[in-house]
Amino acid sequence: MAAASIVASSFSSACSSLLTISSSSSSFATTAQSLSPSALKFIALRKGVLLKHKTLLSYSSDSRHKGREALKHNSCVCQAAGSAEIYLYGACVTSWKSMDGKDLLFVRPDAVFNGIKPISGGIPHCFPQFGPGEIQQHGFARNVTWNLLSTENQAGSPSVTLDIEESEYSQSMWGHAFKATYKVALEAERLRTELIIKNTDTRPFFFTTALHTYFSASIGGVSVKGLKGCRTLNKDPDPKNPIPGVEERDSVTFPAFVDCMYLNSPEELLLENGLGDRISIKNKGWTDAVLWNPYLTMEASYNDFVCVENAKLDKVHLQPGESWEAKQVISVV
Ligand SMILES: O=P(O)(O)OC[C@H]1O[C@@H](O)[C@H](O)[C@@H](O)[C@@H]1O
Repeated sequence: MAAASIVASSFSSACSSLLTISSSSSSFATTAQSLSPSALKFIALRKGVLLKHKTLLSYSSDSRHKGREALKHNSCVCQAAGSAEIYLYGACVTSWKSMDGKDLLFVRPDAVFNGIKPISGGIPHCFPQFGPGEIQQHGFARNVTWNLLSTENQAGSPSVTLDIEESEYSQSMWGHAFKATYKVALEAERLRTELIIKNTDTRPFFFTTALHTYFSASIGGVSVKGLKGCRTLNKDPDPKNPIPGVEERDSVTFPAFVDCMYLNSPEELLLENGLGDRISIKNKGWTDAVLWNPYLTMEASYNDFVCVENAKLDKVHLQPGESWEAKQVISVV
């Protein structure tokens, strides 16, 4: 789409860019904003038409989330029926608000939005490696800038599609040619994501991956249902040597530190976030799950979030030209 390519080229050199998608019964808007130390560029699309493109000459960097508030302050998006924010940096969805304006995702207070480290919150990617291993913890996809490929408005559901390919940086730690394509769609009370990994190399490769979703929560009231009977690998106390087990509880709660992988988890988990919301987390292709709450190791924020992560913990092997694909739909039920 023409407008999307204008967005992409306008922001290719930016250090941190934000897309906001929102839907309402009568209108649709996608905005892309970009922050650099001296200029904030801003584009708004409504029903696919380019509305605004302007450069503001200053921004305030003294907010807690360094740059995030300044970006939001300059967006003009209808939030009547939910909204979502996606940063090109890490293709990280940092906010998903339901109809009543409540943010169901959580960004940690120590998160920074300056491209120096992954955004700690929302839905960061772990690719091409989940957790510790041969390359950096959780891989590199969460700390590279993705390209904006296209925007759409199908039946009132705004969406953006981002992609990354190998780069000098990625090949310095993982020597493979690949393409990752990530679509984020906002529907009424639902956020849908689709991730496709394609082997564009001449040799096979393998990877592990996850969507490391941070949900807003009041941890004392949190429970996750659907995991009973799953084989577990408990990363507590040593993430490099997880202890095997089986989940016996109908409902997993978080009275202390939790860092546990669940193998062959079901296609739907139910999260009660302790704030009065019941959230369904459905997936296709994400065969595993991870629960994480750092408890007192993150004293300032552990009470306010829980990570319920759809993951692919068994190595996915792809021959040249082959693709792997997985979907996640989170909704308030
Ligand atoms: O601090 P990071 O790299 O974002 O990782 C946070 C946590 O992510 C979870 O997915 C892992 O299971 C934990 O072991 C890890 O501590």
